Amino acid sequence: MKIDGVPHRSIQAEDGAILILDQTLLPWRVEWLRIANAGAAAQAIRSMQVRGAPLIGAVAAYGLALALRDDPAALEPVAAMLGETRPTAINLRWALGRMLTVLRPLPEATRAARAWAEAGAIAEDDVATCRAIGAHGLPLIEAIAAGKPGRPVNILTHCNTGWIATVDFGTALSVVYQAHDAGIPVHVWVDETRPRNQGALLTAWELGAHGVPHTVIADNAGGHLMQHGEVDIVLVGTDRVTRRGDVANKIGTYLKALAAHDNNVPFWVALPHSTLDWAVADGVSEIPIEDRGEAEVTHTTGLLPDGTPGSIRTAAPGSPARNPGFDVTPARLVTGIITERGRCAASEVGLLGLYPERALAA
Ligand SMILES: CSC[C@@H](O)[C@@H](O)C(=O)COP(=O)(O)O
Repeated sequence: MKIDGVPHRSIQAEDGAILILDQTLLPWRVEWLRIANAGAAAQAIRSMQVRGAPLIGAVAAYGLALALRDDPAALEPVAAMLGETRPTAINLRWALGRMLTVLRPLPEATRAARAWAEAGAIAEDDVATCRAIGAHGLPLIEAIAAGKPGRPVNILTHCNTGWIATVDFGTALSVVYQAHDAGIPVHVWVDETRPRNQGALLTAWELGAHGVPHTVIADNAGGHLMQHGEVDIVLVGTDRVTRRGDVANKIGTYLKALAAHDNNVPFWVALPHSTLDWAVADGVSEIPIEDRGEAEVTHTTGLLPDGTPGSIRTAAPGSPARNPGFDVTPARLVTGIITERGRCAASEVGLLGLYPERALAA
């Protein structure tokens, strides 16, 4: 996607390093950060300089490749270290698992070059996958648009599922971009997505840069808008989907699904194959939920009155806070799932219909 008209991907591979867009500085500053070793990759993931389930998988893969250049024997410990940086997004473990499967059988002397190539393949896979997700979601938007000629399709989204959360294009926002680029009038309600405000900061920046009409709303506004017929569809991404179709995503997604269910608003989830966790059935009891600590709740970041980015405390002094980073929306509240292979019901039967090789593997 483009920044100021110039095409970019969210990871750029150079000789001996990668460049990542530092998301903790957006939308105030566009800065590329050079990552030259596994420790820096891990820190970028932990600090959320890179974030979004598919992107952290790709960065972890490159981090492992960088480590093997320094020490080809470091495969297992570095993979374990990178795998512990964030707990909920399965894409991280998927990418590292794919790297380990390829690299373990190889002689140490050949691992670094192969690892770099495999990390590149993971990144390319993500680009093609996200483009296909957009194409498979597009008919949903076309169908809604056909029912309200001349009026925009109102899409509500949560967190950031755009090109900066993936290597390119995004997941749920890939659908939005393809609809917009196809000339369908769309308007996006952007949940601010407290506590880190990925919606207000990142999604709004992305949509604005692409010229997609949007409005930032407080997280609590969605239910009201749905009651008044102002939301045609909810489109979100996810960090892990169980084989039964339960969906882990940014905290607050579950409440949007409940409101959508109560108001007969379709609630669709867009994801790449790397977000499917076939080993897990029940999302609520089995998916680990990241706890990011109190500071993100007690404080808010933004532009200070002097125009510099900064953080202010917004909670009463001394009050404790709790900060679960994700929640799980049960499959029964999900209208359907969009992947690079098509659309399906949020169920084991639906998912196996798109990925029949998983049934054979089981
Ligand atoms: C692009 S996939 C969507 C998810 O990764 C996204 O919705 C999300 O919850 C990201 O959370 P984050 O904590 O910002 O990494």
